[in-house]
Amino acid sequence: MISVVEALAHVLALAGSPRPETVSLDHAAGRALLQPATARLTQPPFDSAAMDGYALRSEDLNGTLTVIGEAAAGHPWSGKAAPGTAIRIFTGAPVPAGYDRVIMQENARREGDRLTVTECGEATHIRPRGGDFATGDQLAPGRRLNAADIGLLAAMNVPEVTVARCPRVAILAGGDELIRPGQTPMDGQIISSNDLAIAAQVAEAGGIPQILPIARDTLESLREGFAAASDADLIVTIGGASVGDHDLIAKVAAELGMQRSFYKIAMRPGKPLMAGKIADLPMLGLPGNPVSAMVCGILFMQPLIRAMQGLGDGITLRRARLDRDLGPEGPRQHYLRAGLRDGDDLPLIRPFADQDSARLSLMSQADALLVRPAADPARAAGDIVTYLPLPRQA
Ligand SMILES: Nc1nc2c(c(=O)[nH]1)N[C@H]1C(S)=C(S)[C@@H](COP(=O)(O)OP(=O)(O)OC[C@H]3O[C@@H](n4cnc5c(N)ncnc54)[C@H](O)[C@@H]3O)O[C@H]1N2
Ligand code: MOO
Repeated sequence: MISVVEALAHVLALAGSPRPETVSLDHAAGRALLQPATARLTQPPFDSAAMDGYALRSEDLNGTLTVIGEAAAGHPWSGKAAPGTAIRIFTGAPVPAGYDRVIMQENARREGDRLTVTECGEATHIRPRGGDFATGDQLAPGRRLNAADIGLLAAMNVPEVTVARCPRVAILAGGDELIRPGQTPMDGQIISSNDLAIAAQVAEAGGIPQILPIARDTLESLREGFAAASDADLIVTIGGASVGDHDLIAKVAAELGMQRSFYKIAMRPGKPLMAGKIADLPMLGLPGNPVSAMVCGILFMQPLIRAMQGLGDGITLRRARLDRDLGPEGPRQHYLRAGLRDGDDLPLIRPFADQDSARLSLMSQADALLVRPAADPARAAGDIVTYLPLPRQA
């Protein structure tokens, strides 16, 4: 069995080059920027007032000044600065040439055209031209555009961007026991939850999920499932990955000419993971146990979907202190579902007592996956460990 690190390298190698597409900014949130976006102007385009008040010359601060004009956003004052004068100015207006500070109106007294400064601090209340960005500045690719990025691009006068096309991910759950949510289970049946959970992970990573009809435990049904995925960019199967008589995924994939990258990894949960390519179509075979499928989704499928968009793997390990003692670890790298709470220097992490890979309720409660290397010795409360944060809505 190969290690998690080796397996991830194999999985990422399945990603082809991201495919570009141009979208307008109002459709670009969450998309992966593929080409640098270049500012087409300088911001602010002029020295700009940061407060409502009066523009004046610092050397005139102590005298009585004459207000000789007005500047507002969109309405510059284009006269000439003269000693002893001030300009009524509003936030966002260009500061007229020759004036080097803006006094807030709360800090000045005005009577008719006469103005006296009552209080003056260090700040000039002027935003210098180009203080935010300059023509030619670039937003680098390799990131998913967030709300601030969209605002920045708009301010840069970039109306559209080149992003990666969203990978289409076909999801094939299989098992004779599975029915859809909302149906009434007969004897021995359960609801298919994995395909929906994995579809949610696909969307989270920027892909477009396509849930295929549930395959039955027959070669014919699985072949039909694979055929239905022919126009996808990635096929993810769930279940049927292990060694039981009804675990047919490897068999069908081989029959279809799968070039296997690996099958089985030294990881818990998720040992029976398989990956490879069928012709040009990358394939991931996730194990059927619901938590195993989700953990493999986080560690392998989401990084692959990100790589298909030119993004990094998105896996950021963090440090925490153990909130309880732990016995020695077994021969596989272990991802334990755990809760997090605030600690003095680092967060405190408490792995749940029950790590059954079928318990979705615990996966849903978990804040983090505590990562324990294979053969990690016993650990005591207070030891520093690493973890992978899980996405939470709250
Ligand atoms: N003799 C061995 N048995 C098992 C081994 C092993 O090494 N030797 N590995 C175990 C491990 S680890 C895992 S993980 C499971 C994975 O097996 P499969 O990928 O073949 O999964 P299935 O047998 O199809 O299903 C396992 C379990 O999950 C439920 N399931 C499957 N699909 C769904 C779905 N879409 N929604 C909800 N639940 C699903 C299924 O009913 C089973 O209960 O194998 C162990 N066995
Ligand atoms: O690895 Mo299985 O995925 O332990 O439940």
